[in-house]
Amino acid sequence: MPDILEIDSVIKSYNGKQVLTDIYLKCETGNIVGLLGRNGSGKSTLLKILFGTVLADRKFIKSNGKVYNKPYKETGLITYLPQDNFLPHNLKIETIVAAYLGENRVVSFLDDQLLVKLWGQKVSSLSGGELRYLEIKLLLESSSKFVLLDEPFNGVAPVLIDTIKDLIRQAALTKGIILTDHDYRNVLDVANTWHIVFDGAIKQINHLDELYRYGYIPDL
Ligand SMILES: Nc1ncnc2c1ncn2[C@@H]1O[C@H](COP(=O)(O)OP(=O)(O)OP(=O)(O)O)[C@@H](O)[C@H]1O
Repeated sequence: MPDILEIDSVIKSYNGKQVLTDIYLKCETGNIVGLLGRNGSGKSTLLKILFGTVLADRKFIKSNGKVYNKPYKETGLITYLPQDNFLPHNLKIETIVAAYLGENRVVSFLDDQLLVKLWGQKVSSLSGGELRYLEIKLLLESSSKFVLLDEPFNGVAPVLIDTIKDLIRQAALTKGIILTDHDYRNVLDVANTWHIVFDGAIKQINHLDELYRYGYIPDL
């Protein structure tokens, strides 16, 4: 039986202006849910509400039928990659891997061709793409059942995007993943279901031309 994460009846306003008006989104372990939408449509806000670090005017977050007000406080339930980098800059990669995943997982990171070259360096010396890769790998290897990824492909070279997509697919064998990124072709490629945030609501996307009709991509 898959584990289920659901967010329902979300209303969110900033300074009296409603950004999200009617949201329902479901993710099961084994699924990769792709979330698209124009700049400012509310994708990051939705992920932060789902993680529990941004308050909504109204929301219901449930996992396997149980309601959670602050999902991030529940060990092993959910983790979140924010748009901005989140790792402490003054620590070495080895220290960070041990802190996030435990000492016994450090060895498994030494199989990683990219990270093994950078081992021993501090986070501050990594390039933007290398740092993004490390962050994504840490979250996907965590024990959380659900992983939210906000712009995982931003600033990452195409060859590394392919590696990240493989990591996401591998993680989705046991986890549920929700990701958003403006690199929509890679989102469409890696996700099993596609959605767009439009006018404060979520619409399922079945065909590429719907992205044009919702004004997300220019004419094909
Ligand atoms: N802390 C805040 N205070 C006030 N308004 C905010 C705040 N955070 C977001 N907003 C507004 O809410 C709307 C949705 O923002 P959000 O960052 O969720 O959009 P997004 O779809 O992730 O955009 P992008 O694709 O550009 O990252 C925007 O109009 C934004 O200006």
